Formats: sequence, C-alpha cells, structure tokens
Amino acid sequence: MISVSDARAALLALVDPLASETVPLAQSAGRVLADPVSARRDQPPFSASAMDGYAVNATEVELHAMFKVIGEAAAGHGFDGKVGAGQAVRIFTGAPVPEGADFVVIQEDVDRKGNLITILDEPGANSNIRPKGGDFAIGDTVSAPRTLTPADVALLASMNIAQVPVARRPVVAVMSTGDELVMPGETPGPDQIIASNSFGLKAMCEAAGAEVRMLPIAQDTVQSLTTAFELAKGADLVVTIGGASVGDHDLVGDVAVSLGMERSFYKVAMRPGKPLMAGRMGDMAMVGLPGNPVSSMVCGQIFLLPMIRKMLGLSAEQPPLQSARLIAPLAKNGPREHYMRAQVTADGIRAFESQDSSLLTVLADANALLVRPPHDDALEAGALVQFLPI
Ligand SMILES: Nc1nc2c(c(=O)[nH]1)N[C@H]1C(S)=C(S)[C@@H](COP(=O)(O)OP(=O)(O)OC[C@H]3O[C@@H](n4cnc5c(N)ncnc54)[C@H](O)[C@@H]3O)O[C@H]1N2
Ligand code: MOO
Repeated sequence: MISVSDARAALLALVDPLASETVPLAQSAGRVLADPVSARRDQPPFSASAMDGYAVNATEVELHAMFKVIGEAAAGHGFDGKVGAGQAVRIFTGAPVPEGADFVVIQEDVDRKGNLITILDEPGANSNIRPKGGDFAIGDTVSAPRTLTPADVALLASMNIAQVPVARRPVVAVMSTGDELVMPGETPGPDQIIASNSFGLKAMCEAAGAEVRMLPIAQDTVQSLTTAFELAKGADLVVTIGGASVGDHDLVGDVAVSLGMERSFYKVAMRPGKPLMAGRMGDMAMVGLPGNPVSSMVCGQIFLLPMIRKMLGLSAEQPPLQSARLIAPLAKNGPREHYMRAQVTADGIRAFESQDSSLLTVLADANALLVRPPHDDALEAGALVQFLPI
C-alpha cells in the first residue's frame, strides 16, 4: 500500500497538459485560458465623461461662473469643435470629452436658462472624467492559465477578443461496474440497487472542467468489462467504479491488465479508498475507484480533480488544508490516512458519528473532509485538526 501523497504523484504522472483550442468568446466562461491575451485597444479609447453635465475648462470652474452652451456630446456621438473660454458643451455619461475641456460639471450643480449655464453648487475637485486607457491600455494582458469567470469574459469582450484560446476539456469516460446496478429511472430487481457513483463523479468532473462520457454499466464478466473498455477508447482518462477489491467478482484490474493496462499502483493507505488502482492503457490514463459510494466520491475529490486540473494546465497542488477545533473528541486513527466526513460551523468541526463508506446521506450533509494522519492519537474536544472543504 502506498501513501496518499505517493498515489497522487503517481496519478499525476499518468496525465499531461492538453493542447489548446479556440472558442468563441460567448462560450469561454468556465474554460481555462490557455495563453495570455492582450488588449487590442485602450479602454476607454478616449477621455470619457463619467457623468451627465457640462464639459468646460477646469481653470474656469468656480461658484457662480457662467458659460455659453455651444453644442452636445453624447455616447457614440462626440462634439466636433473645441471648447473655448467661457464655453461649455452639454455632455452625457460615456461621451468623449471635447477638445479644450477637462472638467465636467454635473447638471445637478448647474442652473440652465436657454444656452446659458451658471454654476450654483460647489462643483468639488473631481473632474468627472475617465482618462483614456484608465481601465486598460492596448497591449495589457490577461494572464494564463486561469479559469475564466464572468468578470474575465466581460474584460475579454471589452478588449475586443472575440476568439479565446482555451485548454481542451479532458474527456473522462466513467464506467460503473456490477451486476447489482441499474440506471436511475429503471426498475431494479430484488437484489439490485441504483448506480449513483457515476452520476456523482460526472457532476464532480464536469464542475472541474472535464467532458464526461457515461459508459453503459458493465456486468461482472470479462466480456462485459472488455466491451466497456472498448467504448472508453478516445478518452483521456477512463474511470471505473467498483470491482476493485479482492472478491471473486472483482475483475476490473485483471481485465484492464489483459487489455494492456500498465499498472502504476494498487491500494492506497487511505480510508475510504483503499482498493484504488491506476495505470496507463495506451493513450488513456486509467483509474479504478472502489465501489462504495463515499469511497468513490472521496477518491474523486482527492485524486481525479488534481488530474483534471493538470490536464487543463492548472496547478494540481491540493489546496492547503484548513484548521478548525474539534467540537467532539475523536478516537485514535488506524494505519490509513482518514478522510472523515465532517461538518464545519462557526463553533468548530464535528465528524459524523458513522463513517461507513456507503452512506451518501452523510456525505451530502458534510461540508468538509477532516483529514487524520495514519496512527493519529485520540483527540479531545478543542484539539486543532485539519480539513478540506468540500
Ligand atoms: N475481504 C475484503 N473485502 C473488502 C475489502 C478488503 O480489503 N477485503 N475492502 C473493502 C473496501 S475498503 C471497499 S471500498 C470495497 C470496494 O470494493 P469494490 O471496489 O470491489 O466495490 P464493489 O464490491 O463492486 O462495490 C462495493 C459497494 O459499492 C456498491 N457500488 C458499486 N458501484 C456502485 C455504483 N456505481 N453506484 C452505487 N453503488 C455502487 C456496490 O453495490 C457495493 O455495495 O470492498 C470492501 N471489501
Ligand atoms: O476504503 Mo473502503 O474505500 O473503506 O470503503
């Protein structure tokens, strides 16, 4: 059995960053920017008014000063002429500030009679002008890699980037295995249950930026597993669920090896998740997850997500663990690193009473995995422990 950190390193060695592709801006949200992109223009491209009011020369601005309005500048329609002494141009938010003006008196501070305005309120020191290039200048870059947020997409649009270079989404083929499984919506036989792990893992991998192909459920036979592996071809990563342990019907490892899988490791000193296996199958990485629902989801979190991040060109480092104080004591830990389902609140952290790896209700209520090192001593309430938010 290898340690969790050795397993993670071995898994990361099975995948490489993928090539990039170009997508239309409108489809770029959530994708990983593959290369830095540079602004194609200044924003604003001209000195622009930040307010509705009157553009004048700043040296003439004082209480009771009067100006003659000689024209209008609106957003999209600037004023062609020049603002001279004693003159003002009616201006609206977003309009280019005309030549000769360097101050906008907001209209609330002005009394207008015909073409004459008088400043009646103290206009203050703010010129109400956004300088050319004040947001960004031509050539300014958005750094990569980064997962594009809605704000990033707006910024790229403003920079006039219509096509965006992004990392190709890793294709993950997910295969549930086991004669006991049927799909949600089907009618299970008396000895059957509903496949759940594949759906949880699909959601998890997609949220991390992967494209998931759900394979048909494979029966516990060499023939059925072989067919399912055939269907996985072309994926970057094939993930099997179940059939990983030592029972007579746990055939996944043997079938994968017979199909050419070069095994990287089998079994990790981790709870849940001990019977994890991994290797390479031709162009694909292969990860065999244990079937217990919580085991497969915890392994997905700890192992699949870093692999997906590496393929996307992102940092595959596990985010640093956080610390919290125990609300209730914990018994001594065994020889495996334990990822206990737990709930963190303002009062501290509490591990759930039952840590059975079949309990999806407990996982759904958890917002943290409390991480305990192998052989950790029993801990009193108040002890500081580490956790991973989920
Ligand atoms: N003698 C031993 N028995 C077991 C050991 C061991 O070391 N010695 N390890 C246990 C541990 S730990 C785990 S974890 C499980 C993992 O076994 P498998 O990967 O072979 O998983 P299965 O036996 O196929 O399934 C276990 C459990 O999970 C259910 N399952 C499987 N796939 C799905 C799915 N897609 N959706 C929902 N539920 C699923 C399955 O019905 C079983 O109940 O082995 C222990 N045994
Ligand atoms: O390691 Mo198993 O994954 O405890 O349930």
